[in-house]
Amino acid sequence: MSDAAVKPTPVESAIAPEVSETPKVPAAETVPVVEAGPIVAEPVSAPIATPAAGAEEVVGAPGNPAAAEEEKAPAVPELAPIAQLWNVALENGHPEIWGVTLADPETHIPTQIVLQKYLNANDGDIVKAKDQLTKTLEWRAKTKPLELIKKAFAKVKFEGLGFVTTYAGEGEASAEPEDKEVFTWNIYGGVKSIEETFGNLEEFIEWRVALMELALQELSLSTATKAITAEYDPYKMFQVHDYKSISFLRQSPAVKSASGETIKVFAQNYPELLKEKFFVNVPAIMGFVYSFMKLFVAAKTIKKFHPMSNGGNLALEFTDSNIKGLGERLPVEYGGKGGDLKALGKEPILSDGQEQ
Ligand code: HEM
Repeated sequence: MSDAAVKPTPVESAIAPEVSETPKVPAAETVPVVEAGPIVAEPVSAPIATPAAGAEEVVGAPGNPAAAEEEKAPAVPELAPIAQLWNVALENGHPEIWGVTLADPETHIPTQIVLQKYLNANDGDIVKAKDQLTKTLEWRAKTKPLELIKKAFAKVKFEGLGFVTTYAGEGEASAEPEDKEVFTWNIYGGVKSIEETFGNLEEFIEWRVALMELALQELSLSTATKAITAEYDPYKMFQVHDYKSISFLRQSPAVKSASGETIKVFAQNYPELLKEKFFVNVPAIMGFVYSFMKLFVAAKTIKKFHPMSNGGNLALEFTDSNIKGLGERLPVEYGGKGGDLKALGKEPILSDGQEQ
């Protein structure tokens, strides 16, 4: 964190994070390389078929052929966690997550990545991972996030509030995930009318989801080539919230419900996609908002948060990036020498009229 960072009061978390994380992985640090290859099933931990209660007394008992037979019956091996998650997806029937058309993770790396993220988000707890995956599949079937990328949102409500930028290593195109960084930018300081932007919660969430799906297109998990593990996952993005020019000191109910709902929807449906999150141009006087917001976010996600009072220091945060000169390539107002977000970034589709 830079010197200009606002020192917030630590607060215990209450609900799930927007994008939960793998606790053992220090984000944005060098991580060991895992070669792409077929997914190896975890060693069989326990057979599904366990002897019936009291079986011990009879198994192998002389003159009990049925018991002897039972003893010889091969145990049914428990499926590896990823295979179990794949079965959940098959049973559910919804065919895609984050632009990845799901296929057998044994041979399809993009699906392995998606499913492993659900496992990682739940610290390997397969029951919780299955539940979260099911809820995501149901949510995607209902919300159709890929359709939202094609939807036009009203300029007057959303123009200039959200961008996606991608930075790849210069020179030869590299397929290494470490040679690409994707940023989503939320310029909430640019909101002209709180009521216009946040007043219709469903519409705001749709726009926010469209922005996230644009970022996922840039991350391009569908063409990913490296399997991930609990410790290694380079397929994550940076997020920036810019609160420049915020002129309202109290959070309105519309902002509270929009941010609360976004945090909930994202925690459920976009796990393990956040590398680091920067809150820039946070006026010192707004430190209390940070403390308040953290009440809704899991402690392990808060570790990835960096509040900064001066947005111009953002570029300094990327000096050790794998991508040379990443900080310099950011827009000037964030301390770089690059063009502004309007020129370089992608926005959800906007239209002059009401949304269509
Ligand atoms: C009144 C102006 C503000 C607006 C309109 C606003 C808007 C939002 C929204 C819509 C979210 C949902 C998450 C997302 O979109 O990614 C959010 C989350 C958040 N905001 Fe703000 N916010 C405001 C002020 C602040 C300030 C001053 C801070 C202090 C740093 C802050 C800190 C946070 C935090 C910590 C989260 C949780 C982020 C997460 O879970 O990823 N907000 N805000």
